Amino acid sequence: MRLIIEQNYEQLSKWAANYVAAKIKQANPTPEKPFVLGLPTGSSPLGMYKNLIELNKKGVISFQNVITFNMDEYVGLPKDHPESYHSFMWNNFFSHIDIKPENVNILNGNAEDIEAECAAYEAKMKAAGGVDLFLGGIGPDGHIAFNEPGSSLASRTRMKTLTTDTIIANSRFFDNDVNKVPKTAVTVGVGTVLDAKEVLIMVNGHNKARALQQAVEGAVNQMWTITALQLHPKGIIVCDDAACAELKVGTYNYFKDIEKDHLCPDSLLK
Ligand SMILES: N[C@@H]1[C@@H](O)[C@H](O)[C@@H](COP(=O)(O)O)O[C@@H]1O
Repeated sequence: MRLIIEQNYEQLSKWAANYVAAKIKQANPTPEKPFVLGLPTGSSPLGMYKNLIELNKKGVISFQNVITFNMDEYVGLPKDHPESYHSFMWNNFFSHIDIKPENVNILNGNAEDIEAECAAYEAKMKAAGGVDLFLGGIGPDGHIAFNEPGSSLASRTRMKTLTTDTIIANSRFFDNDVNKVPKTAVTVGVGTVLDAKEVLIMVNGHNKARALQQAVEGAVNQMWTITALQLHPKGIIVCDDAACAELKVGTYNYFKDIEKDHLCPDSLLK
């Protein structure tokens, strides 16, 4: 696994956006062979989305031949609720880029048959040729998408009950009222994410330091679902200095050292 340590959130966001843009450019996607991108919500990817919008506006990259699959969605929240992940994605990203609306895929948390919705989502990903690059963030407890502690590391898209920790963390988007936060969500599984050809996870801030420590130095286990990234041949974490507070000095120095000669992804964009 690669661990890219950037000084701050701004630089982390730039690195991630440039990496995504470089990958799309390299793939040179066409309508017959589109690039398939897995996408997260949350505050972690916001800076990256802003940078990608800028790159799109400048004409550096296009999303015309990009198909997206979002990681998760609340169950029972109306699609047009300001805190639904549908709203989040359109407000913060899709409305500002040249993506075709028919190429956007987000789980329907209001489907009558949730099980069928999840199975169809997995089938659609497969039919699209699989996900080329899955992007993600993590919760302070190390969850990826909504794969809460204890989720099977082989899990597929399904409904999950949120933990009290996640409900409290996400209540900041619901007037700080835990009662307004949906208790369940539909989410891709850990296995679904691991099936992607590449996975890139963004981790910033001191409150993610324990989760990052587990992800990098901990053993693979179902209580910190991000640790499953260790099983992926092409897993990358890009983090900021604040998130490294719990890493051993030796681990920090090692990754700093081995990454210093790597090409920055922005050089691939020129
Ligand atoms: N389902 C989402 C995750 O995909 C996200 O990674 C996490 C962290 O969010 P933030 O980036 O706001 O810290 O929040 C939610 O639980």
